Parts: sequence; structure tokens; C-alpha cells
Amino acid sequence: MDIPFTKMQALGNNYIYLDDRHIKLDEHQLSPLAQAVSSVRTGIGSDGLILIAPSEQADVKMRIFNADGSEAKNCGNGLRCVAKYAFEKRLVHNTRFKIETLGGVVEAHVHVQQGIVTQVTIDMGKPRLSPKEIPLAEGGEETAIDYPLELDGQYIRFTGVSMGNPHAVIFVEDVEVAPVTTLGPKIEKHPLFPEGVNVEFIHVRTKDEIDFRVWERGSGLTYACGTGACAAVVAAVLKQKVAKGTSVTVHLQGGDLEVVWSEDDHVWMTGPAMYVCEGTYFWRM
Ligand SMILES: N[C@@H](CCC[C@H](N)C(=O)O)C(=O)O
Repeated sequence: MDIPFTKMQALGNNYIYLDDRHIKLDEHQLSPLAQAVSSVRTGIGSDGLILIAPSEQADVKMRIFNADGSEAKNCGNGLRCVAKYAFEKRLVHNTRFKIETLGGVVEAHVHVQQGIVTQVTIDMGKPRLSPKEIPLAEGGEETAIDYPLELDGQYIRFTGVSMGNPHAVIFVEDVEVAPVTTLGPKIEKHPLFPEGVNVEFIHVRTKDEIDFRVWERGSGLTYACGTGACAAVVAAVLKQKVAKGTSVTVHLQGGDLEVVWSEDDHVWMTGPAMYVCEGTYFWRM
């Protein structure tokens, strides 16, 4: 099967984007295709696959598959790329529009200069904070702040946040030496998280700056995670290290995002989205 694709990246978090207008796939093909295209050696090389399709509830629909073929409910960097694609490829005609995800409908606002989308703001909605919503396998508290996690006979503390997808945020002194690749995969698959978890190691540098590294569920080490950056700011507010309503610059490996958890409880994320290339993937199963 010959599959037309666009590769896009946002702060180095890169996905293969398929436009439903150009390629129709069966449901059972999506997970193996995500695995195939993501392989650096035998595919195109990416953090996963994103489908852009029509929506009955919004202007456009995004579905996101991680590099291991698992489907996730949300993707912040993917949303900004979908917004840029939808506007520049004329799927939508206004600078504000709605995008459906498995985690709910969000609103996008594209910032346009001479017809080109330079930055995208997404209203990521309200974070979900209870253990049931994250989800955790246990816990009756209202929030999972500094929640204990037993790993190899030791206790680590994390703050749990759902941005439609699950996040465990761990506060460290220095993200450059944080155990992202050693503890990340163990926490991702820990039985406390029945659906797995994205793992963020963060350091609150000042009242409006956070350093950030991530181990993503289903994709491993990535340069950036938009929902993770939102979860990091929410966790920093919950821990009273950042004031609610403050616009925070999150320094990710691939660049910076602006995130604010506003007084109305919504989390807003602003950052770039870029095209990498377009082409045809020759899928031979
Ligand atoms: N990179 C994304 C998140 C992608 C999905 C995540 N790995 C999950 O399984 O929940 C982002 O920018 O938010």
C-alpha cells in the first residue's frame, strides 16, 4: 500500500501525519502502521502516527498512536501541528477552531503571519487530578500530590495529573542528571498505573520557569511533550512553587513552551509547529 504522509515536528516531538482526504485505512491497520512508520531503521522514523480526519463534534479530529502502536487520548505537540496543518491546508478557514481528541474537544487559536502559522495556542481544558481520573490503581484522595511509588525497594514521590492522558511529575534538583532513561521505563509500566503513564522530571527554576525532561508512554525518550509540559505546570502550582495564573516558560529538550493554568481552571499552551517533509511511504507488510 502506498501511503501519502506529511512529517511534522513541534520542539522535536515528531509524528507522521496522515490526512483522511488522501488515504483511507481500516481500524486494524492503524496500530501496525504506527509501529512501521516510527521505526528509524526500517520506516520513516518518528515518535508515532497522527491521523487528521473529519469530526462530527468539532472542526477536525486528531487520533494519535505512539511509536509502539498504542493509541493515546491526547497529544499537545500533535494538536499544535494538526492546527497548523488544518489552517494552512484549508481544512478550516478561521483562526479559532475546535479539534476533537479521544480525551475531549479542545479549542485551537493559530497565530498567522502572511498566511503562515507561526505559533499555536491550545486551550487544553481542565486538568483531572483524582487518582480515579489519572488513573491510579488505588487512592481515594482528591489529588495525588507527592504520592508514594514503590520501586526496587525504594519510595519515589510523584504528583499525578491527567491532561486527557496520564502523567507522573517528579520534582528533581537538576533535570540534566535526572534518571529519565533508567527510572522512566520502570515507572511507565508500574502496576500503580493501570493504563501506563508518561513520566516527567522537572525542576522549578524560578516562579515562572521550569526545566523539563520526559519519558513518554509508548514512545520512550522524546524531545518534548506538550501535555507533559501542561501537567508539569499544574503540578508546580499544586506544590505551591508557581502561582496559578502565571505564564510559565517550560524549557524542554527541543525548545520552550508557554503554559498557564488560568484562574478559570483551564490550561493554555502556546508554542511552535513545523513541517519537516512530505512523501509516500511504501507499506509492505
Ligand atoms: N507527545 C505528546 C503525548 C503523546 C501521547 C503520550 N505518549 C501518551 O501515551 O499519553 C504530547 O506532546 O503531549
